[in-house]
Amino acid sequence: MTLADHRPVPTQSGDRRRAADPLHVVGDHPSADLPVAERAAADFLRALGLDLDSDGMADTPRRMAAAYAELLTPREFNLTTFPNEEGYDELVLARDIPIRSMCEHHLLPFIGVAHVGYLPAGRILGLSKLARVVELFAHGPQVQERLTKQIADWLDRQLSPRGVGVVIEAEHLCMTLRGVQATGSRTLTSALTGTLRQDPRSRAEFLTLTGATR
Ligand SMILES: Nc1nc2c(ncn2[C@@H]2O[C@H](COP(=O)(O)OP(=O)(O)OP(=O)(O)O)[C@@H](O)[C@H]2O)c(=O)[nH]1
Ligand SMILES: [Zn+2]
Repeated sequence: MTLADHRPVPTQSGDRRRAADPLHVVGDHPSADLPVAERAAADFLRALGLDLDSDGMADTPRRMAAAYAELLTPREFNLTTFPNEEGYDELVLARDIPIRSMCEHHLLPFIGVAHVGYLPAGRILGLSKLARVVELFAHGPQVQERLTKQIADWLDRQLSPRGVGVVIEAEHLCMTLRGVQATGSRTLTSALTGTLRQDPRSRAEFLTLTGATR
């Protein structure tokens, strides 16, 4: 199995029992073959004409293999949800969650922020889990559109809320550091479900609070 095969494996659609289990661990357990990755990294760097004999670079293939394995491996977490005992029915929104992912076309990072919110129904989610689900799906080869939608779909399945909204604003290094070198350009994507998608006022409120409409 290659690193690229390791995708986050969120819980299945409609699995209500798991959503209620605070100890349920989300994420899979990829087994990157680091020695093979290290040898491949050495071959790759030499093929690019780099000299690996200097003190500074002798260990670079090992570091490179470890760094990519880290960036492409989702970190597991406990999915903690609570009954919505107070019947809270307004927006829950976590703004400016840092996002670090890898563009699947160049394997260069894209970096930015995610705003993730939902309109609760029967259950609410432990607040830190909004940032953890962003990290879960971000750690792997991605495109920003898919990442945005995966986060929204996952929350929709886990919580069955009245609506979910995700906005991601990110700089793609493949577009700013190299290639077209569009320095300063940031890409904005959004995924809305339920009331946040269908009701114009809820949608406008969410997009205003995230700053996506500025
Ligand atoms: N839609 C989408 N495209 C992305 C994302 N990340 C990178 N890309 C684009 O993927 C495309 C790959 O295009 P190619 O023409 O195969 O690659 P390339 O020759 O390196 O292209 P340039 O980047 O234009 O030099 C580029 O246009 C990238 O900007 C993403 O998250 N979403
Ligand atoms: Zn890219």
